[in-house]
Amino acid sequence: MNKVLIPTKLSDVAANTLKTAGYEVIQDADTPLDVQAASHPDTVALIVRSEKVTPEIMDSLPSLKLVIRAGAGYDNIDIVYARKKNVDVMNTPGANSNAVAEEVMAMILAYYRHLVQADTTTRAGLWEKKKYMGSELTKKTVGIIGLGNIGRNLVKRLQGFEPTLLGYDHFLARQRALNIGVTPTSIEDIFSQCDIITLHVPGGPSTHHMVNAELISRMKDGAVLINCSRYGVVDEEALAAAKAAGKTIGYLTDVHPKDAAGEKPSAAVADLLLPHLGANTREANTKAAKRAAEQMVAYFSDGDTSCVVNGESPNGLNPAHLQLAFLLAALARKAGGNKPIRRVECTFYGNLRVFRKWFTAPILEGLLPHAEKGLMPPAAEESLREHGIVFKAREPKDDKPYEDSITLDVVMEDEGEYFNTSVRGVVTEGIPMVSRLNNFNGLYADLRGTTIFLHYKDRPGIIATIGSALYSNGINIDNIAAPADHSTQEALAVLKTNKPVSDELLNKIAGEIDAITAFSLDV
Ligand SMILES: NC(=O)c1ccc[n+]([C@@H]2O[C@H](COP(=O)([O-])OP(=O)(O)OC[C@H]3O[C@@H](n4cnc5c(N)ncnc54)[C@H](O)[C@@H]3O)[C@@H](O)[C@H]2O)c1
Ligand SMILES: O=C(O)CC[C@@H](O)C(=O)O
Repeated sequence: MNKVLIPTKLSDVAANTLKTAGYEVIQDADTPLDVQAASHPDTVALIVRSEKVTPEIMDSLPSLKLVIRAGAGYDNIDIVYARKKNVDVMNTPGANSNAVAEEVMAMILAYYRHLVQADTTTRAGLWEKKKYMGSELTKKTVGIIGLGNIGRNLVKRLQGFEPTLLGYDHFLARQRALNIGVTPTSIEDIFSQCDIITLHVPGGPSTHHMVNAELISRMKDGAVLINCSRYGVVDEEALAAAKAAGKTIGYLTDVHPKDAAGEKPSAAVADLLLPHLGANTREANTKAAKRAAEQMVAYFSDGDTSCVVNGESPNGLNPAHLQLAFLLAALARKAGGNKPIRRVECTFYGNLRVFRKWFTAPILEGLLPHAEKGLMPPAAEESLREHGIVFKAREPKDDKPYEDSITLDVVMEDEGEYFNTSVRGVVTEGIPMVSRLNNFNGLYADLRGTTIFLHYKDRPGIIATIGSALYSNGINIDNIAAPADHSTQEALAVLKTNKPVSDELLNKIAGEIDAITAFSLDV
């Protein structure tokens, strides 16, 4: 029987789920992990929160196969050493993102309205109404650094306050940020322009002192910096120096070098100091516990490695195929005019068939840019269902001699009528390529970046007209394909450009060539 240690305060839904699935579970939040490890050397898996999983802990557990961080950040686990020991490490992406987003809202409002101090002084019998003149969050400019699960959730929570939202995330495509209502902006401009700047990047060497003296010097007087990410992301000495030199900026923080009682290094510089409360809601704790247990069962029973953070990708699955699924879904959505999606049917050919459930999340993200990202397959399916979309993975037909490739059929609704958009793609030389859009075959287009699509009645001279319109607007064509469908005498021009094409220019070109449809894809 697989033995699992849960050396942390975590909803008992994790232990109960695992016990029902036949695991032996030891849950003890009071005994240090090294002591528990020494008592249970036959442990095969751990579920932790902020407890440190060091090389020594892993060495003391020779049967250890899996460590799950019930939460987002896994900088408390030595993932490089874990890989060397062939131990997989997972987190539970998105499980606590709403809790942190709500915490940020609470921190901003508490700080702007002096709630903590006002409560203390009013209880003490004082009446300091004049002193506690506040500020309003409404219509402020907010900069979000890190637009992952928390950053994107925060965007939704802030929206009612009519903000100007600026964002910086080195992995998020420009168009995807725009789609969620955030203007992609350099980190320098965010620090110069924002009233509120909030950090949602992981901790660790790549973000250590990301907020340095130079960025702090750019902050406007009266601006607020919020750190609910990790201690170390902000150079607090530089911040203290700037404040001492007379800069009036607020600093609200939830994070510390160690989660424990005792003196806090940020106490002098912080205007609001919390004991790592971000994920500390019943809802988030239960969700993270449930996810951790489900992920563990799926790992040991089905070999599901989709949430592993210290491996390359699910064993045997080329990440370019996941990107292909995302691109095909995004293309189908745009080709169908962003109409409400009612049904998606997919076929995964060749070796992709065994990985089919892993494509649900990228398909969800391509179809619905606002959906939560990085979901586990069952959660991604549930999300599609919640959005009213029927999702079906078809068995590939043996008579179709396709190699590893994906077909998506997306049914959308337009004024009570249903229509289908069908797309197909393959990975060639490591690059995801769309090979077919509806009845236009032989595209083999690399859609990463900006691509425009113009569907028209086939006749000579059209490509020249499109090329010359782009040229006169300073836009270069990086690649082009223009397959014709002789049965309908229609053609589809697919042009990859070196920069985005404005709607205005695209509509102008569409008018000039009398296009049947025209759209651009920016991913
Ligand atoms: N205070 C708390 O209780 C609490 C709770 C949950 C998470 N966190 C912290 O918040 C972090 C973010 O959580 P999440 O769930 O949003 O994670 P996530 O992985 O969904 O998002 C992180 C985002 O940061 C971006 N990013 C990474 N490095 C970057 C860099 N150098 N520059 C710009 N962008 C960068 C990534 O592209 C990603 O989009 C966690 O890693 C954790 O450290 C804190
Ligand atoms: O478990 C917690 O309470 C904190 C979790 C949080 O920092 C995370 O990274 O998920």
